[in-house]
Amino acid sequence: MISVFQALSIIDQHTTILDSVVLPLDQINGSVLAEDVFAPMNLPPFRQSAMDGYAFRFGDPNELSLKGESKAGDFVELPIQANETIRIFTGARVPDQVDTVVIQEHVEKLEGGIRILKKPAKGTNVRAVGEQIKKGELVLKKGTKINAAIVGFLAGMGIAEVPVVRKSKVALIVTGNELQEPGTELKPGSIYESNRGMLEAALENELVDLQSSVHVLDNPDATYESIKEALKADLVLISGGISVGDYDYVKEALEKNQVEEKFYKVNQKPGKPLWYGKKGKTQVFALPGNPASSLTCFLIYAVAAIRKMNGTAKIDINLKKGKMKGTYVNQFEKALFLQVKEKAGELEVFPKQVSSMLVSFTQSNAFLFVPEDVKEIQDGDEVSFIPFKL
Ligand SMILES: Nc1nc2c(c(=O)[nH]1)N[C@H]1C(S)=C(S)[C@@H](COP(=O)(O)OP(=O)(O)OC[C@H]3O[C@@H](n4cnc5c(N)ncnc54)[C@H](O)[C@@H]3O)O[C@H]1N2
Ligand code: MOO
Repeated sequence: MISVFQALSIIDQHTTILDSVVLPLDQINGSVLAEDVFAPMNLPPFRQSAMDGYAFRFGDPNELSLKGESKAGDFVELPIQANETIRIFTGARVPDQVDTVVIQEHVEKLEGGIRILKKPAKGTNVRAVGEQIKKGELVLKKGTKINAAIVGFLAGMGIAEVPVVRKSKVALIVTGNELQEPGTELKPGSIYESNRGMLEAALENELVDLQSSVHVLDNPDATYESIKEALKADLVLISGGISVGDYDYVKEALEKNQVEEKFYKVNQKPGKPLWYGKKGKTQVFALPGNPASSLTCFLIYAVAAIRKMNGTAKIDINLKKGKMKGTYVNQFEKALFLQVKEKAGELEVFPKQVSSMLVSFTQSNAFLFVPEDVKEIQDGDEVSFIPFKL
């Protein structure tokens, strides 16, 4: 059986960044720029006043007569002469003949003019053309992850759309005869389906377009058909039916669909029967059906593949160092992903670390990663953890 690190390395080898698409600003947050961005204009595009006050020539005396005004949005061309000032407001164009703005708090109003009480240095409160960004300058590099500031910055340069790495298309399939939709009356022997809503919710935290989300019964033909349809996506997530039981049809349906197995089973708990394969450019993760196994494999492996495809992160287990609170014995000779609460680097392991249960997951914000060769962890030991956000 392969290790967690081997599994990640295989996924890495088979994952490439997606192609790009030009999208409007309201659809790019979180995506990665697919090309360098050069400023199409100077910012600011004209000399602007940074304050509400009076614009004047620095060399003039302190007593000035008022010529007119310039407010934001105006383009005034007043023939301002020596010893003249104009009323000006924040963001307004500063006419060419003047060079300095005194804030109104430092001025005494006179009949038809003003007296400057505290003269600022030459050029004060005048934003120069191109002071922020010069036209033609490289302002954002290819590969930059877009955030709210970048959206605002692009908008400020008049850019309405940019090429970004496209979101990954994901198809989700959950399998199982025993599964019933929440809200229906539970039949004897059935359980409520939890993985579909859970994985859909977890996918909302990623840059994906969920193409389809279906529940199929444990039936070879239905499983085959649903996978065939799902393979149109970049990434297929299947929950359940991947173990060795007589009614686990996922593996054979994947083979029949000519999805090439890259690995099956990882020496880990939870999530040992994780299956990973590829058909063309489409990746398939068959996640073990136990809810905690499904979610763990999704967070560790599928998210890594999605983020690499989207160009937002490299495939890396991202282990952080923390301090164990309490003790833990690893009786499995497997790598463990234990659901923990991480607070200021201290990790508390929840009880009920069972793959069929989600109760501890609901309170967790990290996995304590226990390597397969670590048998025991003592209180205060340095340990590795992987934070996650759900
Ligand atoms: N003989 C062996 N049996 C099992 C092995 C093994 O190595 N040898 N591995 C066990 C491990 S570990 C896991 S994990 C599970 C994985 O099984 P499957 O992926 O085939 O999943 P299912 O059998 O379909 O379901 C397992 C479990 O989870 C419940 N389940 C499934 N889907 C959902 C869902 N959408 N919502 C809620 N609960 C779900 C299902 O009812 C089962 O209880 O196999 C072990 N067996
Ligand atoms: O690996 Mo399974 O996910 O332990 O029950």
